[in-house]
Amino acid sequence: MPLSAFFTDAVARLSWVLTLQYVGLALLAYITLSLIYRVVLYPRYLSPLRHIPGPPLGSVITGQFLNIIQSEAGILQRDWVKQYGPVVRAVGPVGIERVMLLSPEAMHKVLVSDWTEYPRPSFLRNILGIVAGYGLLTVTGNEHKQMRRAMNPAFSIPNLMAQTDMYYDSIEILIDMLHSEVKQAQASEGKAMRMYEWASKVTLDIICDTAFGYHSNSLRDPHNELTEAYEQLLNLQTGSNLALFAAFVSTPGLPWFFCSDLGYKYRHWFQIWKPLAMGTTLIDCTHRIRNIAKRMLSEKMADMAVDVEDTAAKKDIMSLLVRARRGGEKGEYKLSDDALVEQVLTFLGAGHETTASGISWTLWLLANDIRAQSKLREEVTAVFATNTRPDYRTLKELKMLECVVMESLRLLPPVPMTFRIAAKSDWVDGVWVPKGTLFYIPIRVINTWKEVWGENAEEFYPERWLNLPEKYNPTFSFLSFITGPHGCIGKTMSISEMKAVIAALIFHFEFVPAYEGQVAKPTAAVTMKPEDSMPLLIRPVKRTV
Ligand code: HEM
Repeated sequence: MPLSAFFTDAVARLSWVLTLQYVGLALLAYITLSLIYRVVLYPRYLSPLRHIPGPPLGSVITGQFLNIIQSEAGILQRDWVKQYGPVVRAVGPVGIERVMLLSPEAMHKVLVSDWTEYPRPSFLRNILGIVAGYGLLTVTGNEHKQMRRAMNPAFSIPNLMAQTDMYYDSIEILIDMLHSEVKQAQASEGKAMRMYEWASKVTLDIICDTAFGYHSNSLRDPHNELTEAYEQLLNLQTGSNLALFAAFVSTPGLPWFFCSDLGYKYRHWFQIWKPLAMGTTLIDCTHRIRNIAKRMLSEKMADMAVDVEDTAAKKDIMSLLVRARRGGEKGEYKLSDDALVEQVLTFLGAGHETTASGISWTLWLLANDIRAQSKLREEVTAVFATNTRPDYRTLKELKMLECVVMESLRLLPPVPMTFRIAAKSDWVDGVWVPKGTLFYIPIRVINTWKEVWGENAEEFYPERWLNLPEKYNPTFSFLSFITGPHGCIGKTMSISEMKAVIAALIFHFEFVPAYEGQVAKPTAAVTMKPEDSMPLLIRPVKRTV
C-alpha cells in the first residue's frame, strides 16, 4: 500500500473512533444531566409543587421510597397529614413527585368528574395485571366503560340476593373444619389458628362457586393448587420483597415476558442470581393460576354450549363473560378468548383476597373488643337460632353486624391506598399539579381523618355508624372501595359476603388474641393482609339449650 493511502486510511479510522467517542461522551453527558435535572434540579428548585409542605426530600435516588415501603401501609402518610396538613407533597424514587390531597373537592375531580385524565399509573396497572389479570382493573377510558357496562348486571342487587344462599355451602364447610380442628386440639382454652388462611380459603371457594360455578375445594384440600399459587404470589408482595416486585413489574417488557409462554420456558434463568430468583416464582405462580382459569373457562364453555337458552337468561359473571365473547354480532361489546381469561383472573384475584383480609381484620378487632363481640353475638344468635342461612335482606337488617363490618373496613381497609397519575397539567382544589405527577389516593388516611371522624377516629367504635359525624360525606369520607367509574364493582357483594361469614363465625365461636401482647401486623403491600396470617385463639361458644 502506498504511504499516502495508508495515512488516509489511518486518519479515516481515527476520525471514526473519535466520532464514536464523542457520541458516547455526548450520550453520557445527556444521561447525567437528565438525571441531575430529574433528581436534583426539578424537585428542589423548579417544580411548581416545591412549596407544598411535606417530608424532607430524602435520598437523591430513592427519595422517601424506602421509608414508604418499610412502614405500615398508610401510617407514614397519616403522620405526614398530622404534621403538614391535608395537602402534602413527597418525592419518591428518581425524583418522581407524589401529592396527597384529602379534600372531597380534590377526590371528586380525580376520581369522578375528570377520571379519564387521572388514570391508574402504569406501574400499578402492571402490579394489578400480573396479580389479577389485565382486565377491568387495568383498562381505562372507553374500553373500561364498555367492559364495566357488560359486567355491571352480575353485581346487581337481585343477582346478589339470589347468590347469598350459595355462600353458606362454603361457610358451613368452614365451620365444620374449624370445629374439628378445635376438637382435635382437646384444649379447654381452644386452639390458635391462622384466621387469614381460613378466610382466604372460604372466600376463594365462594367466588369460584358463585361467579364461575367451579368447585375449587380449597377449604377441604390442604394442597389445593389455586390456594398455594395465590399464597406464594401474595408473599412476593410483602415486606422487603415489595420493592423488588415493583421494580420487576415496572421494567418495560418484563410484565409481558412474565405472562408469556416464552417467559415460562426460560423462567429458571432468574435463578442465576439470588436477588432475581423471585422472577421464577412469580412466573410459575401466574402460569399456574392462568392455567386453572383457562381450565375453568373451557369446562364452563363446553357446558354452556349445550344450554344456550339458559346461558342467555343468566346474569352470573361467567354467563356474562361468555355472552361478551359471543357479542359483536349485535354491535355489543366483544371479548377475545385471551381477554376472557384475563377477566376470570380479575374476578378471582380482586374478589377473594381483599374480602379475606376484611374478614381477618374484623375478627382481629372483635378479638380485642369483647364488648362488641358479645353484642354482635347476641344479635346474630337471635337470627341463627332459627335460621342458619339468613338471606341478603336479613343480613342487611342486622344493625350491629352492619356497624362492625363498616367500622372494620374503615379502620383497616384491605386496600389501604391506591394511585392515579395526572395525564394533564391542571388545578386540583387550588393546587397547580403538573402532568406526570403521581396522586396518592390515601384510603386509610381519609378513612381515619380526625378532621372528619373526630378525636376517636383511629379507634374501633362500631356504633359510630349509627350516628355519623356532621362532617361525614357519604361519597368521600369512607373510601375503602374508592368511588367514581373505577370504584369497586364488588363492593355490595363483598360486604354481604363478609357479613355472612362473620355472622356465622361469631355465632359458633369466641375469638381472643392468640398470645399476650399480640399486635396487628398489616403488610405494606397493595392489599393490606396480616403478615402473620392472623393467629387467633378460637373456642366454640357454649350454649345452654
Ligand atoms: C372487602 C373487599 C374489597 C375491597 C376492600 C375492594 C376494594 C377495591 C378498591 C379500593 C378498588 C379500586 C382500586 C383502584 O382504583 O386502584 C377496587 C376495584 C375493583 N374491585 Fe374491589 N374490593 C373488594 C372486593 C371485590 C370483589 C368481591 C370483587 C369481585 C368479585 C372486586 C372486584 C373489583 C374490580 C373488578 C375492580 C376494578 C373496578 C374498575 O376499575 O372498574 N372487588 N376494589
